[in-house]
Amino acid sequence: MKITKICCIGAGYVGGPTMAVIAKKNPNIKVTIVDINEERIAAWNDEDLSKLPIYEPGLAEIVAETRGKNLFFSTAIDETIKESEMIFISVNTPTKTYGKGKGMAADLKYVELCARNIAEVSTTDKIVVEKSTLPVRTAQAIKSILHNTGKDVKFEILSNPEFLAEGTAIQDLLNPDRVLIGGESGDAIESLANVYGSWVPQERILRTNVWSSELSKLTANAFLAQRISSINAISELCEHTEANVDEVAKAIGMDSRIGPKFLNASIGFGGSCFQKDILNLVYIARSYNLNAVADYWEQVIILNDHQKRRFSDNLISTLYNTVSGKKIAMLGWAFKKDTNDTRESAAIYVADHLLNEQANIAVYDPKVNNKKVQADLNYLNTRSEEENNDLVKSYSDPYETSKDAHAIAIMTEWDEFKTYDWEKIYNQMKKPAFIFDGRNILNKEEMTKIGFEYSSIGK
Ligand SMILES: NC(=O)C1=CN([C@@H]2O[C@H](COP(=O)(O)OP(=O)(O)OC[C@H]3O[C@@H](n4cnc5c(N)ncnc54)[C@H](O)[C@@H]3O)[C@@H](O)[C@H]2O)C=CC1
Ligand SMILES: O=C(O)[C@H]1O[C@H](OP(=O)(O)OP(=O)(O)OC[C@H]2O[C@@H](n3ccc(=O)[nH]c3=O)[C@H](O)[C@@H]2O)[C@H](O)[C@@H](O)[C@@H]1O
Repeated sequence: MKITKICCIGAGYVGGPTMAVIAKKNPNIKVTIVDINEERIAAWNDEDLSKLPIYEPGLAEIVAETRGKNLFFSTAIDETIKESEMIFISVNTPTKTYGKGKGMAADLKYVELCARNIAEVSTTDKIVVEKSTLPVRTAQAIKSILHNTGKDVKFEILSNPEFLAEGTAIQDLLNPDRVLIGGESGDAIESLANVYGSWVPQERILRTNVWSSELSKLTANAFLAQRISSINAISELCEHTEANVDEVAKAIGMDSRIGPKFLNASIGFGGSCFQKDILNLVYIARSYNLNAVADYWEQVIILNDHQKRRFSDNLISTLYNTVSGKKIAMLGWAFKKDTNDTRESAAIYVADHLLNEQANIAVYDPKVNNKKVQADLNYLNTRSEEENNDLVKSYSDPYETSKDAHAIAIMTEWDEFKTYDWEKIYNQMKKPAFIFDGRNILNKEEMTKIGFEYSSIGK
């Protein structure tokens, strides 16, 4: 099928950047991203590019280049589905918070709603592309909805999981390690391969069956998260043995079979997907009674929770076993640098632990505002909104944030943190002045020379 119009349902962290790049590289295809969230669509259409709902380096430039030419953001979902030959489903698939599989399985209600919407309004044949991360065999459910419309409309279903990482999304999309397309119909697969083929070399476009494609996405995230939990497990051992986790990571990473990437010990991984996708994998394995498999992957999450908890425990015990009434400055709230996304950020959980101990928290993040910080804490339902509001304050200046603080906790590896005048920060803190570097970004010798009591992960 020749593709002239693409519809993407879901204008989020994946839909937005992915479609912007598809539009840039395919000027002859009209790409429309639709969403039920009117506020989000309005932000995507804002004249002022700094108001785009997603911060991602390089994204605003591409939106500026394509928006209004062949890239459109709209709430007209039905009309856009109707006119398009290819429809991407890129809606959220969070962990279920109710019913069977609560806390483990992926909640597929948004995906199912999309499938029903497509089934209802389509009057011509469509290729439906699963872009959201979905449990293996979800395409079966989508197929069943789309193939039982009683209409004379043909639907082909493809799985095309996305591997971009936030903060580097545009680079990842422009130069992907691979594009994965799972499907049954050769024609449909080639239609999608052609869209990517305008910039991705053919040898990097991998064709598989639908089930391998769905499962590869969960597996890739599980392997990546497993590496972080593995190095974080070693970081704790380092702290007891005078080994240095950075040296260990370098030494093992030089083994070409292991490789150097994704071996940064940290406060624990965050983000909207690693935990959700592993829990989903564990749930699927258990549903097939594969308990050894499920236990194996579950340990990645258990270790990650342990890593976050031990960071806050260490901070509390170092501050003489109490943080009650003490100002703790948190630098960074996003789950990683170069994004405004805070979903599952380790900072939220560390703050929550410290608030249970009655700490006063001051937050500075270059891209996250107070409204978001409060919403993240309120979502946990640990204490009242008033208490969160009283105990947690956000600042727009790192020096204000750390003034009179007993300790600084570095939660996100923003580059700008390395460039601060740390002597100035030290001079205005309570003494002894502690730094807990949850990202290992500062230089221990320099910090100690200034006078800080500096501790990091795995050293
Ligand atoms: N965030 C990331 O870096 C990555 C996410 N993924 C996967 O991509 C999917 C989307 O993730 P994000 O973009 O982060 O989510 P998101 O939450 O940022 O965006 C999803 C959007 O879908 C919209 N939506 C939900 N139901 C809808 C419906 N019925 N009709 C129209 N719009 C609807 C929501 O309003 C929201 O704006 C998830 O399955 C996720 O696991 C995959 C790779 C990377
Ligand atoms: O499915 C998804 O959502 C995406 O999940 C991750 O991407 P993302 O979560 O955006 O960012 P990562 O760079 O993977 O970082 C995840 C978390 O791990 C942490 N991390 C990462 C690397 C590392 O060495 N150490 C470490 O603690 C980061 O700080 C962050 O909190 C994957 O890297 C993407 O390939 C995938 O598409």
